[in-house]
Amino acid sequence: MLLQVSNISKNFGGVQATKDFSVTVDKGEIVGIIGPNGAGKTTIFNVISGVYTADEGSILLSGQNVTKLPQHEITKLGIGRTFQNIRLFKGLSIIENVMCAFDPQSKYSFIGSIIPTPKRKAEEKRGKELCEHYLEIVGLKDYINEAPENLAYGYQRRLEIARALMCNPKVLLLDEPAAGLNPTEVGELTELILKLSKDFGFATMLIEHRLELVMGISHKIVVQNFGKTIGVGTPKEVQNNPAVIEAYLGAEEEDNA
Ligand SMILES: Nc1ncnc2c1ncn2[C@@H]1O[C@H](COP(=O)(O)OP(=O)(O)OP(=O)(O)O)[C@@H](O)[C@H]1O
Repeated sequence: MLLQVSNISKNFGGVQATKDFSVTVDKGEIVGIIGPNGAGKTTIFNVISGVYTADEGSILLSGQNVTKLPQHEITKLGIGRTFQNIRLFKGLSIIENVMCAFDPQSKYSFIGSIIPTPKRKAEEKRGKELCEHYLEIVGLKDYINEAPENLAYGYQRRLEIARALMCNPKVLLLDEPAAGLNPTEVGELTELILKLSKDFGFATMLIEHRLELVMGISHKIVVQNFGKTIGVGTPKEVQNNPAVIEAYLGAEEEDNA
C-alpha cells in the first residue's frame, strides 16, 4: 500500500479537528474527502504533509513511518500538495514559481553558491528543463515568463499542481482544486487530474466541495463531519448512506436558515 494513514487525531486547544482518521490509498487510486465546512478535511492534509504532527496515529508512505517527520522531509519523500487558498509568489514569473520547488540533487560547493560553476549551471539547467516539462504537462508551456497573477484562476490552479509535481510525488494531495472555477474550468481540471493519475500512477487524495468533480473521478470517498468519519465507500455507496445524507441536509438547512 502506498499511503496508509491509521487512526490519526489532531486537537487544537480543545477543538478536536480530526479524530481517529484512517485511510489507505494505493498507486493510481483517487480518494475523495468530502464534508461540511470545519469538518477537519484540511487538517488531515496538514497532518499527512507534515505541516502539523498528529497527536495520535501513524502515517506510512510505502511502508516507511513518516508520522513525525518535518514537512520538508515528507515533501522530499514524495508527498506533494496544493493549498485551498492558491499560494503563488507575486513578482516571480510562472517558471520561477515552479523553480522554487526544485531541490538540486548535487549540492553546490561554497564557491558554487557565489559564482556559477559548471556544476551549478548544469543543475540549474536540469531544474529549468524539469519546470518546463511539468508546465507543459499542465498546459502552461506558452506562459512560462508571464506573471502568475495575469493567469485565469483555473490556470493558477494548474500552476500550483505543476509546482507540486516538482517533488516527484508518490502521493498528491489536492485541497479544493476546483474552488472558484467556472464549470468549463472544472471540466478541464477533472481531465487533468485523471490524466496525471493515469500517467504518473501516484496516489491522489482530493478534498472537494464540488461534488460533481469528486463523485465523478474518485474510486473511494471518505465523508467527514465534526472531525469524524461518518461514511466510506464508492461514490454511489456514500450518496445512499443515511448518515451522509443527514449531514449534508443538516448543513444545507443551516445555510438556508
Ligand atoms: N491551526 C489551527 N489552529 C486552531 N484551530 C484550527 C487550526 N486548523 C484548523 N483548526 C480548527 O479545526 C477545525 C477543522 O478545520 P479544517 O480547516 O481542518 O476543516 P475543513 O473541513 O478543511 O473546513 P473547510 O471546508 O471550511 O476548509 C475547525 O474548527 C478549525 O477552526
